[in-house]
Amino acid sequence: MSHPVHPDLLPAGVRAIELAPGVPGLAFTHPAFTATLSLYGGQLLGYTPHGGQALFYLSPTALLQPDKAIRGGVPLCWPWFGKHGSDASQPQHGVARTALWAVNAIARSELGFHVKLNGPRHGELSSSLSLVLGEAVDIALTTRNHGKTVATVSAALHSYIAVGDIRQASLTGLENASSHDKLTDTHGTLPASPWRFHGPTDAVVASGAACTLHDAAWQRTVAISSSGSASTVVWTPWASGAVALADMPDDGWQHFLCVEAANAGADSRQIAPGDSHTLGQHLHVTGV
Ligand SMILES: O=P(O)(O)OC[C@H]1O[C@H](O)[C@H](O)[C@@H](O)[C@@H]1O
Repeated sequence: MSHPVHPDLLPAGVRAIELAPGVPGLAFTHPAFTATLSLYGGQLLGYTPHGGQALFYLSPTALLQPDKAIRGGVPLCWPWFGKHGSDASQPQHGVARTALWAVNAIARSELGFHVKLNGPRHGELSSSLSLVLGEAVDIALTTRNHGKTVATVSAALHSYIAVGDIRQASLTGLENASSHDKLTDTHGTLPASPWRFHGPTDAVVASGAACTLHDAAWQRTVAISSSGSASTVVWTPWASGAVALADMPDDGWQHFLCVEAANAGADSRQIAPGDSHTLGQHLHVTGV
């Protein structure tokens, strides 16, 4: 297939690439970082600060093929998060992960690269994505309601944040928040201390507070903040969950924690006719 973006339209430092047959992407090269974006899924797959470790985990056995979601980077869950509310035949996490997104604009400024993509429509809803790749990564997913009735949308920016070893990592910023444990379907309160991980975790935390992932193995921290969000999903499949995932090596769970800016559960959003809602995540890697 020919690449959907003509090379003449790309600013310096951006290349049109084919990640796999039928999976077009863009590669970014900047003095401060390199990055890769898949147009399939509108999914940022990689961002690596110069001289540092990758910000995102991408499974070495991820499937890059039509109808499969790519395991890693920042999958976009839209216009529903998790299972569809009423139709079990609909795909988990919506339709955006398996749609081909179109490039609307790409520019370069002193901040870095600015990319705008248009995603799928679902009923009367449209999706678009704005990415800023610079010293930090900014991702913003906008839903617009073109219909005549109020629409309910849930969504997540499902970031797989890479860590040297999840057993030596901790997350701060969500202390004392209310949380729904999806594994046991129970509601509770997170501890007052830094969150350390000892087993499979799948929590919808009722907080959009900024948090920090401390990674002792790689001696770095990742600062994570969100906008348009009052819920954060924290997920690790751990060893027991990873073996059940066909598109991840059995030890893949050690190398990431998903910290997802979300509109999930009670934080689903009602979007009035003609209105839009933007869900954003900002990620910044620093030393310890
Ligand atoms: O395997 P996927 O469809 O990509 O979902 C991976 C995970 O995504 C989220 O974090 C959900 O809260 C989990 O319940 C789910 O297992």
